[in-house]
Amino acid sequence: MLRIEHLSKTYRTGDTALSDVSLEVPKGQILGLIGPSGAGKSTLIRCINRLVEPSAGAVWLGDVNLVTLGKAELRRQRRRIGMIFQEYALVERLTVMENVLSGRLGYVSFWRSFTRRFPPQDIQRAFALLDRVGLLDHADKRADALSGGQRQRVGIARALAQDPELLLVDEPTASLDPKTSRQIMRLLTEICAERGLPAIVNIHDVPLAQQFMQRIVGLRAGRIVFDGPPEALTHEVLTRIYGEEDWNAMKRGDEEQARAEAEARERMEALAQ
Ligand SMILES: Nc1ncnc2c1ncn2[C@@H]1O[C@H](COP(=O)(O)OP(=O)(O)OP(=O)(O)O)[C@@H](O)[C@H]1O
Repeated sequence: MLRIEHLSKTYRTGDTALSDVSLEVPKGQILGLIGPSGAGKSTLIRCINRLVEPSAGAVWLGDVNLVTLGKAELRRQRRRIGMIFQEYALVERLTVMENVLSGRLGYVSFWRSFTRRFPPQDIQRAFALLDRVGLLDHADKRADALSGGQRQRVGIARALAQDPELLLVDEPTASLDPKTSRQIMRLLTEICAERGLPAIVNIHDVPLAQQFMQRIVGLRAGRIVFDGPPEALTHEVLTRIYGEEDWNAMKRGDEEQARAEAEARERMEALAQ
């Protein structure tokens, strides 16, 4: 489905963000990208749909090499790739429905998109998607009236409105609390399973990746240093990906977070009695 071959990226500043990355993602697989800050996770995701131009290598989506396409053909092929962002990238003053329909903009004529007159079947599908992400009752609300978790649900529905063959997901839960993060990851993984949709998810949170991803790829300094199932993420592997110091610091952070959550739960239970 997606095949990345020998992908490299060196920015104009001279920073090499990716070195010879090769990766295949079959239909229906949800893959988590982990690695320390600056490892190249965002660059990899953005090179796939050429928001960042790769310096070398190929990105095959089916039998199309996205790297060699001219502008017009790239625009057409990008419809096949849905993107979900950390900060949702919604148009705040538009309604939830309008934001979801904006996922169809690549398909409708300029005039229709200018007047925002979408075909009835697009509107019907948008309602169905809002229902799927649990926001049917919020269709007419402005995006800026929603919570973070609800905004991300709109982001998911908008990406699906595109009818994509691949999802690229860049830190979808980084702005959300732990419980909402789990709900969003569960929704994403369920939707991918239902549709046989492959996804690459850039994810900071290792426990969350372990809980929800089928496959984990660890990047370090622009290279793949691990590729395997979540169960294989041992202390030794995580140290290889993050380095001793960073991994121990992250572990301490997670333990503190878990303790704080448990304490908050106990306090709530005590209040309820
Ligand atoms: N626009 C840019 N211009 C120059 N260098 C860049 C640019 N974007 C990223 N880099 C560099 O490329 C490397 C990889 O960055 P990237 O953002 O892809 O890493 P990341 O793993 O996503 O990090 P984080 O988890 O902190 O978001 C870093 O050294 C970074 O400084």
